[in-house]
Amino acid sequence: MALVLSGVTHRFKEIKIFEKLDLEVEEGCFCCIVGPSGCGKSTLLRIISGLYKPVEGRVLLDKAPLSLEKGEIGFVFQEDTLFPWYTVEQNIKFALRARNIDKNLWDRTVDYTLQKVGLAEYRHYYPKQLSGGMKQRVAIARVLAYNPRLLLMDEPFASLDALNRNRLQADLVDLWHREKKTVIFVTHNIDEAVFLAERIVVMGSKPGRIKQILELDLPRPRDRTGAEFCRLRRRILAMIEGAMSEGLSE
Ligand SMILES: Nc1ncnc2c1ncn2[C@@H]1O[C@H](COP(=O)(O)OP(=O)(O)OP(=O)(O)O)[C@@H](O)[C@H]1O
Repeated sequence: MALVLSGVTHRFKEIKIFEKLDLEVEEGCFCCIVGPSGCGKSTLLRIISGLYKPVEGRVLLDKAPLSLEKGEIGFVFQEDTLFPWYTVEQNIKFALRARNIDKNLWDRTVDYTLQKVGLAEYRHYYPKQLSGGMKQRVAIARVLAYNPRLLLMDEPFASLDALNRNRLQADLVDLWHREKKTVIFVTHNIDEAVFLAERIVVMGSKPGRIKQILELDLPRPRDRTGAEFCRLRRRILAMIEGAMSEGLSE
């Protein structure tokens, strides 16, 4: 078992977000988290990453506490987090320096990771010279550069147009197949979750409740127009709508 959350309770002041939440994700799993707005998806990622410390409970990776500093976790956010005054290469090297990676490996690592995300020719570009999709590719390259075991992604493609988003989703699946990393991916987009995930965690509208966990057995590459794909999408949508109306009636 790669990632284990046990009995996680979290509050913002007096507002309880999670109460004794348990979740287990196996090594190498692509796990998407979906649910109504405000149910706690981003908070959950921040707890896993260690950015938020839960009031109670534990987050363990292979039975040991997780560490941001050790470079075990790569976090890709929705918004552009590249330093605008650095080139693509310098952005990646900044991350390598922050994690104390041997300087002799930097150039090779930049080459290798930019190739992985299809941006080898853009090494000396500044973020303002790149499209939104390219910037998110650099953000992914930047975390892959230090080889984290766990990749946390908080709606990384939400601001992209549909075509770009679909392309990045397909590329991310290829990358995940090659890299065999554990991925926890938060999204509002059910189509995206069904396209990407091996497992989908559907959260309820009352913060902190897992409504259902679905294991997906769809062949890849996934056909968004296929009957099983559409059935799953409808099923998850119905669950989230149900969770929202439960939330309204509480
Ligand atoms: N720093 C904070 N301080 C106080 N309350 C917060 C903070 N961050 C989040 N919350 C509250 O915690 C709850 C969960 O927020 P969170 O952002 O995790 O939800 P989400 O499911 O990711 O939402 P969305 O899908 O809209 O992005 C919300 O009620 C939110 O108002």
